Amino acid sequence: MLNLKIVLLGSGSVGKSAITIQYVNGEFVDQYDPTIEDIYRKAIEMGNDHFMLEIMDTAGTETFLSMRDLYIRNGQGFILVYSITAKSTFYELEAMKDQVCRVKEAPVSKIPMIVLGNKCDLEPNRQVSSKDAESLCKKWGDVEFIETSAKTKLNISQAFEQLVKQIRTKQPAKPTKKSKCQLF
Ligand SMILES: Nc1nc2c(ncn2[C@@H]2O[C@H](COP(=O)(O)OP(=O)(O)OP(=O)(O)O)[C@@H](O)[C@H]2O)c(=O)[nH]1
Repeated sequence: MLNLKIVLLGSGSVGKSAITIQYVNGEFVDQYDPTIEDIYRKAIEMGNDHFMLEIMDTAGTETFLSMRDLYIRNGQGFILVYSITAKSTFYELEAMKDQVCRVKEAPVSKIPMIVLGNKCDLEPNRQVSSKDAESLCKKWGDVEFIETSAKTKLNISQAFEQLVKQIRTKQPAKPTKKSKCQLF
């Protein structure tokens, strides 16, 4: 069984934990409890292949941002999350994408990555159109984009599966430098 390290990045409260918990445990967490860091594991089967996903749910809040380089260094695939109900979280994606490229020392085209527009069940509160997100992802270099809802489960497993496919097909993004602190 192959271990794959997946890192979720995104601003505070966009739903990184809710997405992960919905995927791993099949339940929606309603309350908001800011994450410091959490690792989840899920065994999956795709075709004839078996994978153990190690999913790092990172902190969106400023206090813990310095840890991000370390998570990125160890990660092989990246899920960048914003909330369709908060424009600022969409604008903050670019800096995260740049940070991943800087730490991985690779262009985005070589890095397994997917952008998720989460909370799409909250359509009346939408602040970011799918068109804007599609254009941004295209501009970055055809990064995959999908809208999700951790609440209704829409596209949650699809998002992880798409990323796993990318990790398998793209040049695997190996840990770049030896880090003293093996986080996951
Ligand atoms: N309606 C709706 N609410 C959501 C969805 N995803 C998350 N939430 C809610 O949004 C709040 C924040 O979700 P979290 O998963 O804790 O957000 P986070 O990105 O992990 O936040 P940090 O730990 O601060 O980085 C919680 O109250 C969730 O229940 C969704 O798809 N739809």
